[in-house]
Amino acid sequence: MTPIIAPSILAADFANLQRDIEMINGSEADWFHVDVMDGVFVPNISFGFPVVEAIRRHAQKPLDVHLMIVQPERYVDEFARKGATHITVHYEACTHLHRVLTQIREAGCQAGVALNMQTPVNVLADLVDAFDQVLIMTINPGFGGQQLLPLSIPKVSKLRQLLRGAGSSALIGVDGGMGLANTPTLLDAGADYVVAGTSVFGADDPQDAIRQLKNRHQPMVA
Ligand SMILES: O=C(CO)[C@H](O)[C@H](O)COP(=O)(O)O
Repeated sequence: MTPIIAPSILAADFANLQRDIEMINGSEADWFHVDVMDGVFVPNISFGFPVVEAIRRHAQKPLDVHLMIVQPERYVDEFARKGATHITVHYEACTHLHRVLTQIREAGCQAGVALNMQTPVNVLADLVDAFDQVLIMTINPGFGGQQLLPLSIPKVSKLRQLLRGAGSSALIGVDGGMGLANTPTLLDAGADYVVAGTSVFGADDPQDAIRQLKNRHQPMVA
């Protein structure tokens, strides 16, 4: 299967943001991935509504907003109004996850849930009808440019089994340290979409990096 590629805007050059957005518009990327960090849930602060709104004005593809913030229910509706098409919240940040996922859908967006490294996939077993995508963090979130943690790979396979067993068509994403070398492994494990920051924006030719990620996968022979 050809993966969905979602370049992470966190790694863009913010002095030339419009140029980088146009680069993604003209590439084989499928979504824009936007990381919102509050300095509490993760040890970093990225950006908020004005930047998301500015990206939306120029982006010609779906806007996948990843909220690495506490109490995301306070901000979901406003991110939807700013133009998010997909909103992902962290399992670890939600006291009432089902309620927040319902809120995201009621705001007209695809509902996503992200799992940090320490969170087993089976916490989602009773909620499979409530989300459209699951983002497996393949690093400890907060910063781009980290190395993928190999312990995250079997989590993707386990989640694929769980979703298949439940008859769910929710997408599985992977985020952190993703590049040409490890993308086939994660796709074989069951990932549908790949969030990539450094390997795209740090490349000499970002559009070519996206094209290679998109077309890298050789399906395993059964
Ligand atoms: O969620 C994130 C950080 O918490 C970023 O999306 C992720 O790190 C992507 O950047 P890179 O590809 O450079 O690892």
